[in-house]
Amino acid sequence: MTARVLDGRATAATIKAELAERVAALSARGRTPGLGTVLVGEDPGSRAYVSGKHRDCAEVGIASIRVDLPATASQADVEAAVARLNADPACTGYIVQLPLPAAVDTNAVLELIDPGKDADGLHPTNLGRLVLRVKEPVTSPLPCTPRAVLELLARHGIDLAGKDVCVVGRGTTVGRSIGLLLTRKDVNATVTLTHTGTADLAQHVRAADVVVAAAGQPGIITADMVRPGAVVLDVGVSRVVDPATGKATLRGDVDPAVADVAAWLSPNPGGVGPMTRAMLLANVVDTAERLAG
Ligand SMILES: Nc1nc(=O)c2c([nH]1)NC[C@@H]1CN(c3ccc(C(=O)N[C@@H](CCC(=O)O)C(=O)O)cc3)C=[N+]21
Repeated sequence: MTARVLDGRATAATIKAELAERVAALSARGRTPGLGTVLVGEDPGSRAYVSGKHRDCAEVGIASIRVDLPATASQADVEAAVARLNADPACTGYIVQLPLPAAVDTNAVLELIDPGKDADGLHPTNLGRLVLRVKEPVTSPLPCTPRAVLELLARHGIDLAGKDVCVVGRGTTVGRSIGLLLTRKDVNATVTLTHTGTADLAQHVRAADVVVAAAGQPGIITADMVRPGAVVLDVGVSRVVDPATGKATLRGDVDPAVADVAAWLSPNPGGVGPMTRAMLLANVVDTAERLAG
């Protein structure tokens, strides 16, 4: 068997075209959305992601505001950047690129983001509303990568109702929150959350109809662990530097041989990554529309 491709690039392009129309309508009313980014330090992966987000904005007509701080930035410097974006009327939503340098208290920074401008859906208020299933008076932005996974499956006609989903990894941006989305009544999946303390990872993965690999461990999901016909989403991404050439390549959590076993596989790159960026734009446009009334 060779798995069908969950094509994140093509799907993200479709979504961006839809968003461009909504942005044009907002701009015609003088309400152009603006996405801000705060990037601290020189990590090449983070720089590449942030640059990609600004390219996406230009493509769909969203204004963008880029704040780059040196790796030596203090807690106060990062907090000041957040305060400026909170106060800037041109910025309707923004993100603080993670991870922050170890010297910066990440949770303290996330708490200071105006929950109404939290394009990542990572503010405690918004994560709390996700737990509480608050829909009124505001629907909180959903975390981008979990939303990306659901949207990628939905747009390929894959229904999750009654399915067993194994999530691998308990990180902030994916593993910890995706189960809240997957177990909503309108999705109705059953979720197992596995992590580095799981006794027998292979056993849980093998039992799953759908595997969401978000561990950040290159190749951790191998073909022998996957049930034939399963749907596999390769979410984790690592930069692996070849010691011989010094060249960096992106490696996903899923071993390429899984394509011989799975029914559907999201490639990495080209799968959930571009969808995450599209969902960030969607969060910004949703918020701008709500503000515009
Ligand atoms: N506050 C915050 N929000 C995030 O959403 C966030 C974050 N911090 N920190 C890091 C992770 C990682 N992440 C990716 C986004 C897009 C691609 C992406 O578009 N990747 C392309 C390849 C890009 C390339 O070639 O460099 C692809 O998969 O095809 C990947 C990874 C968002 N994250």
